[in-house]
Amino acid sequence: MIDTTQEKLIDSLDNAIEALRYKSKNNLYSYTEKINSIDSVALYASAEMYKGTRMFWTSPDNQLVLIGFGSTSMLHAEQNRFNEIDRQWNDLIEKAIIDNSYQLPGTGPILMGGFSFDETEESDLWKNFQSNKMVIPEFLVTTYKGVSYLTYNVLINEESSPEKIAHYLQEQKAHFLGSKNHSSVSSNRLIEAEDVLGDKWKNTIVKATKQIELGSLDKVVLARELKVKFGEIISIPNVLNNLLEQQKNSYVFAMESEDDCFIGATPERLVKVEANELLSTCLAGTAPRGETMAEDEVIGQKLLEDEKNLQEHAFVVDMIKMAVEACCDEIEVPTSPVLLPLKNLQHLYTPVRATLKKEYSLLEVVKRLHPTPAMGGVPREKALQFIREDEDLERGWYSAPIGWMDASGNGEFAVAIRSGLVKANEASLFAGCGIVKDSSPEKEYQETEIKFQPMLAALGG
Ligand SMILES: C=C(O[C@H]1C=CC=C(C(=O)O)[C@@H]1O)C(=O)O
Ligand SMILES: [Mg+2]
Repeated sequence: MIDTTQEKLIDSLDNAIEALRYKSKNNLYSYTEKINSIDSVALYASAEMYKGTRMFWTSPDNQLVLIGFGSTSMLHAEQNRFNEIDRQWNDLIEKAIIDNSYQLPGTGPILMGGFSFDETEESDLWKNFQSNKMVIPEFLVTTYKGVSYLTYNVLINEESSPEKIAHYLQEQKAHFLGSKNHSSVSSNRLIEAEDVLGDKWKNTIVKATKQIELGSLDKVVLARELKVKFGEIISIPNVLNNLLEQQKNSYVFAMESEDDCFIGATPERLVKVEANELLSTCLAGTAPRGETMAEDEVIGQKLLEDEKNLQEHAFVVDMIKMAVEACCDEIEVPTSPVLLPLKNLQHLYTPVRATLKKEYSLLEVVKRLHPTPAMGGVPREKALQFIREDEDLERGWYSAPIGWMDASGNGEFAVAIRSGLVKANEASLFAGCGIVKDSSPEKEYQETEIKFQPMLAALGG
């Protein structure tokens, strides 16, 4: 029997296919409907048959949850990646037929995905996460301010059959919305943790501080890897549940590609655009949390006054301010940082607000901002060169932009730190530190130890 939602979908498809007579082949068709509220991680688990394409995203305020799966189109650029993806997306959207009566952020056709830290890096570890991968999910479940919506994205042409497409989409929907498959096995058993080249990393810090002293570099962010192995295949829904529970004030994300999953909980926004409002974040400078409230306050106060951390932070503020000034009006940047407390550590934090000029897109801003000195360094090219030559690490998508954008130019990218690449029962975790003149190798090492904690705890290690 054909129910009313299916009838509506068939009608909408009928109109879309009719409109194609005058358009080119294989156009994107997108249809959005309201659905009952869902448990986002349970839905992610239910979409098991789409393993390898699933994507998960929540903003720190939990106002927006995006779960995408299936891949209707994958945009990829060989070079000039941010502008090229923008161009391909605009082309696609210009011809697309969009039936979305809600017009809320994160509904309708969207692109989800990310970029690698360094476009020129070649990596075997990251073979499934190349320089750029932005996907239009076939199914997108958006929960915006507690209300859920389902968007179907399909390619259609003049010969498409509305009945067949509608039938297929609704069948899939019944599958993933109806399924009770919510995996909640007990936590994973950590059986091995290998600090990859830890001592060498400390020597690299000495080398960096020497270069800084000589004046050829001001700041460079250096990262290291911790390889962990578990007794069983790591359950991504379990890790998501743990991250959501344990890491408040963070973007929780997961991107699957083939057999691998890049997952994490990052506190760092790169840029958000909604209408013409732009928000960015300067986050750099770190201290642990205290055991008691009193101790926590003392540590926080010390961080706010610590010369070395303030310097680390100031490089980021100066650069982001300059990048934003080039494409925005009405820029607001407070003159001194405040504390951003997280479960395992606290950061120096300066929010940035501005009005984005009409001629600039979200990805154009991403291009200008990435990598900020919270991930790369100052001067940018010199720092990148140091990282390429001395870091001994395949960064892949770690410390790079990850996020989403919609057809109206809205969207958000975070910086993918506090993250790990999961492969079956193993994971590579990454953590880095801003190295400045007064950095001590031992202290920076301790800082990375704390930065590994969120992912270790979420994995069950
Ligand atoms: C590069 C990382 O953190 C950056 C973000 C905030 C604070 C940082 C710091 O204090 O060193 C780092 O610049 C990481 O967590 O892997
Ligand atoms: Mg630091």
